Parts: sequence; structure tokens; C-alpha cells
Amino acid sequence: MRKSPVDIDKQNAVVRIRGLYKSFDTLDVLMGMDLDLYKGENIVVLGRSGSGKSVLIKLIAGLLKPDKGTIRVAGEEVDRLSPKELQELRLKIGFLYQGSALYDSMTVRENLEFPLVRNSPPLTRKERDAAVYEVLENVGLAQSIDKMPAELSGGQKKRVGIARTLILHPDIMLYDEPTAGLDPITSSDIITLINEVQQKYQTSSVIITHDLTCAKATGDRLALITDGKFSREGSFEEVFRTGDTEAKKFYDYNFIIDP
Ligand SMILES: Nc1ncnc2c1ncn2[C@@H]1O[C@H](COP(=O)(O)OP(=O)(O)OP(=O)(O)O)[C@@H](O)[C@H]1O
Repeated sequence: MRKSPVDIDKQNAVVRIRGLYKSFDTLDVLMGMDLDLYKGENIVVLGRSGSGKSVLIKLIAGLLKPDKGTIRVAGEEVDRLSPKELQELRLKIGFLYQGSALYDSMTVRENLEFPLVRNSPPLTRKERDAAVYEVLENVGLAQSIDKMPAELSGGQKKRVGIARTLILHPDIMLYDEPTAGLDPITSSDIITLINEVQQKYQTSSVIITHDLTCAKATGDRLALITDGKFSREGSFEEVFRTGDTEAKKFYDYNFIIDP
């Protein structure tokens, strides 16, 4: 479990999902899923490849439409919003994509300015610089402001990707495999950063990962998808210290270290 104590407000679900179904043609992916993400909470979603983890967070962000069920985010029913309302809601959601999704032809500074210019009221050059420096400082990369993405390591790209979501001060963070492809030491730095982000920006997060070290260190609660639903849910110990065979398969293929 995370080492730094945080307040989780169990009276306040920032994401509430009920009876969620999603299929693609004949492929049933989510089949009656329920989930509450509470304010201040980090929930880790685990599941085998193809179990629907990315589909779930795309549904939360309104990037996909559910076939059935409700998804409320920050009190709004995502599926019922107009395109303009959805765009406004998305500003409250930071989405860290698997590949960090930086624009290769722009510097780090330009990548960070991009969401600001598009989505916030007009800022002066000085205000924009201050916002960019602040987030880069918070992810430990102020010295890389004028670099191109190609000059950054995988871990640094993830940091810039996180900074780019933070620049709009989201309430909810969605992380899609934040430590995938990183060496253990860089992974450990990203894990620390995820927890720092939660503390500094008071975010609530859904973290998808196959990395149980990351799950253990970042998750206040873990939820395991099996057959389109959450089959197990609870603390790391509750999910894994049981005889459940699906959970055991996961555990047995991971080497756990405390970062
Ligand atoms: N837009 C789409 N059109 C058709 N099928 C899709 C689409 N998006 C996802 N799928 C399918 O839905 C299933 C779940 O995909 P998803 O990306 O959510 O898996 P995942 O659990 O995140 O897997 P991984 O751990 O490998 O990233 C997969 O079989 C995938 O091929």
C-alpha cells in the first residue's frame, strides 16, 4: 500500500459506474461492470491482456460510448453530454496514454503549451511560461524544456506526458500502463511521481497496470477484471492473499519489490 497517508472521501464518488456493457461486434468486453472511484483515491485496475482495461478508461473519458449502463464523472452522466459539455468535462480528466502521445515535431515547452493555448482563457507569455515551468518542476524535468521528444528517454517522455495533463489541473487522472517498457529504477521514479501528483494536485486516479510493484505502491484499492466484470476488489493483500486462482495467476508471474 502507499506509504503517504491521504484522505479518501468515501461520501464523494468522482466516478460512478453502474451496469456497464461494451461490445465490439461479437466481442463482449465489459459485461455489467460497477465501479466507484472516490475523491482522493488511487484505484488500480488489473486484468489479462484484452480484458477491457483500456476500454474502461476510454469510456470514462467519453472517448467510447457504452452499449448499456451509466458512467457518472464529476456528477455528469458522460453519455448524455453534448459535444461541448463533454469537451468541458474532459478538461477535468488527465489521460496518460501508453505511448505518452507527445507531438514529435514540437519541443517539450510547445507540447506543454498546446493544451493551455487550446483550452484555457488567453494567457500572457509570462503566465504561460510560469505554468509550463511549474509543471515541469513538479515532474522534475525543468532542464529539458527546450528538448525535442526524440532526445528524451522513455521515463522522461512519461514525465512530460504527465506534465502535459497536469497543466490543466485535472481532478481525475487516468494512467494507461504508466510503467510499461521502463526499467525497474525508472519505473520506481514514475511510481513515486504518481503518488506525488496525487498529493500535490489532489487528484483521484484510475491506474491500469500489469506491474504489481506499481499496483502495490500506488493503489489504495485494486480491482481485477475477469470476464468483463470486477471479480476481486480490495487492498493489495485482500486481492492477492487469497486462494482465488485468477488472482494467484497474476501474483505468481510478478516479482514484487517495494519501491
Ligand atoms: N475500437 C475498438 N474496436 C474493436 N475492438 C476493440 C476496440 N477497442 C478495443 N477493442 C477490443 O476490446 C478488447 C479489450 O481491449 P483493451 O484495449 O481494453 O484491452 P486491455 O485489457 O487494455 O489489454 P492490454 O493489457 O493488452 O492493453 C480487445 O480484444 C480489443 O481488441
